[in-house]
Amino acid sequence: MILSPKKDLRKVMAVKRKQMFSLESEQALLQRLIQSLLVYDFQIIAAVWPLPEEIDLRWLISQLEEMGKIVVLPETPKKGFPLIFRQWTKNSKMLDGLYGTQYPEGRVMQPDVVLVPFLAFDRKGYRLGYGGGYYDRTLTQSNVMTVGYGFSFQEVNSVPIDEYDIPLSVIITERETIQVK
Ligand SMILES: Nc1nc2c(c(=O)[nH]1)N(C=O)[C@@H](CNc1ccc(C(=O)N[C@@H](CCC(=O)O)C(=O)O)cc1)CN2
Ligand SMILES: Nc1ncnc2c1ncn2[C@@H]1O[C@H](COP(=O)(O)OP(=O)(O)OP(=O)(O)O)[C@@H](O)[C@H]1O
Repeated sequence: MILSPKKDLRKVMAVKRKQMFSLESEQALLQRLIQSLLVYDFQIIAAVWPLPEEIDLRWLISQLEEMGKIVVLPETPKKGFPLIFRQWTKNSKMLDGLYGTQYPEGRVMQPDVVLVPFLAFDRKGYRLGYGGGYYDRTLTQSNVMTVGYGFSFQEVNSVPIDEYDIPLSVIITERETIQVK
């Protein structure tokens, strides 16, 4: 039975991520990510605290903070509202949010760049998330640069899209940096 193109692909890609996840690729990806972020010289960087089975950015988050960057992480509001980015420091208390997410107790800030997780991506810069619409709703509010990050095996020919989907600026995998625009 066909649920919907996005829901079907979500299921397939969640299984694929579980099967193909590798710590070596994760480490390679984190290295590429941190290098790119430092080259561009962003000051306020939005990352994410991992959910189970996701790429774990916590090493990168600590590194960036130690280097003097401001790291912010999303608080997930009720469906229909944009993400709220709050500053994280190594002493931050993490609070439980919706859908198993965690967010720091810090002050609210607007990032210069947003690291965006996905289940799948394509070369036009489109991504498939968990279906909350949170990133699209958040990113329509500003023209902030977006860096999608994930494994090369998460690439698909064409992500099913709707009119509200916003392409990422750049996608970084463990193998390459794809400049979308
Ligand atoms: N680590 C992390 N944090 C993140 C995201 C993310 O992808 N990863 N998000 C990225 O946007 C936002 C949270 N997005 C979410 C959106 C929907 C569901 C959700 O509806 N989960 C349901 C059903 C999933 C489904 O539709 O199949 C569930 O867990 O049962 C969870 C998180 C913000 N924080
Ligand atoms: N800019 C927007 N304004 C209003 N509703 C939106 C907007 N963007 C997305 N939505 C709504 O959010 C819902 C989920 O969108 P979609 O399936 O594309 O989520 P996603 O990008 O996979 O999730 P996420 O960004 O949370 O990882 C849709 O029902 C859609 O109507």
